[in-house]
Amino acid sequence: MAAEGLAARAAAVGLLGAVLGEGRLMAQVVADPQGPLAGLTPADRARAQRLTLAVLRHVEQADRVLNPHLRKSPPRLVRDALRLAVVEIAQGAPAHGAVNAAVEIVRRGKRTGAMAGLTNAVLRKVPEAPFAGLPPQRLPRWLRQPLVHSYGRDIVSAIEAVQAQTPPLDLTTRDGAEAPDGTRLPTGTLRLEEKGQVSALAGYEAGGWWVQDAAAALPARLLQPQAGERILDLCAAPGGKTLQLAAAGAHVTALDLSGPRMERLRENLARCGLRADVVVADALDWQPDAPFDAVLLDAPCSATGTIRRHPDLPFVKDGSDLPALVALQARLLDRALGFLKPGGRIVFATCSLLPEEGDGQLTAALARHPHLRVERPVLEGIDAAWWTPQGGVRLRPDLWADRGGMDGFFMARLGV
Ligand SMILES: C[S@@+](CC[C@H](N)C(=O)[O-])C[C@H]1O[C@@H](n2cnc3c(N)ncnc32)[C@H](O)[C@@H]1O
Repeated sequence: MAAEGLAARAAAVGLLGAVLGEGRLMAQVVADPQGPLAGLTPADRARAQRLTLAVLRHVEQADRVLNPHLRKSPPRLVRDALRLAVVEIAQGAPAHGAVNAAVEIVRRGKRTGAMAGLTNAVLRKVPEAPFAGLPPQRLPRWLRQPLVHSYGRDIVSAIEAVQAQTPPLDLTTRDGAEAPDGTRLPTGTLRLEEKGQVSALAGYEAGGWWVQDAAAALPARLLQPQAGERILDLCAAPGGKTLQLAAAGAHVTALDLSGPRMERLRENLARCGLRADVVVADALDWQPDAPFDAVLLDAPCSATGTIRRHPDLPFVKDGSDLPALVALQARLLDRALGFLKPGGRIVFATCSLLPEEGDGQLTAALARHPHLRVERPVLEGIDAAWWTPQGGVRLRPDLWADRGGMDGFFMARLGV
């Protein structure tokens, strides 16, 4: 077996240990200079991450295949090496390569060397299509229950089915920009099935497009930014929505609490040849010099709408931070209203599937501020069924499932 393949697979097992064993978010582990990806080539880093994401989308099925062949639960590294091999086999990889790699990883592991034989024996029993007939991986209980309550069992199952798939790559493009070949979705997003390295795609250097999920592109469209308007992007980093507002010709102030994430926003602006006033500050303390025509508040949230891109989340989060997030969202919204000119507008958005971070926030805001009007502009490509009775837009991963789905999002536009 090629040493390269082994390095990426061993790193994937390391990433799985950090996420599933230590409860760390994958983005943190990937960025850790001492982490499992240290010293790998860029290609191996990418491969290790792809493999890890694939396993995280199928942990439940892999365990259902493996458990009948295990008399007692093996050490974590052995379990994760077995899971990786099963998922690779399910995805059509040659079984001998996947099995040999798992055996080698276990042989080299601290205190697991003696289990190499067991690893080989178990994996030899795995059928060619190991997941045939198994349902998609379920969301954890703390999340599944409220979603079933909000959307019903069938929709939650459909969400889980989309989350089991590798999502497509979505790009927001500027008019007339050089861009790779893809399918144009009704909302304007360019969708690519074959990805490869983003920086190698046509037009990357020219900066006429940026990576942004189809759903994530809609809050800025709902705001309908106009050239010359003063617009505040209140939780801006890493800047996908700032780029949209700036590309529309608005004078954008992009604010975020996180210095490192704002560095990425600056890099994104530079690559795309766009500009914005960049402010690193806490929105709850900051005071602008003058009011704005419009505010985009893409608030910090549970991110439960992004599980198809971040399948580590259900293994790391338990919903305990939800009350604090809901309270912060309301405080940010109230603060943002005070930054608007009379007659101004705000879009409140969260990449969450949970009602308390969506329609619930809208209901509460309307109760706190009876003068607010919910605005419902006509937007091309937005399905009438996506509007909630209150006038928000509810997006779920199972929408456009036959085209690869979309992230879950809630957004509402309010006028003062
Ligand atoms: C959902 S993300 C924003 C994504 C961004 N709008 C985009 O499209 O790329 C939420 C952001 O809120 C920021 N944030 C959290 N609390 C904040 C606060 N009190 N003031 C300012 N920004 C805050 C986080 O640093 C994070 O970058």
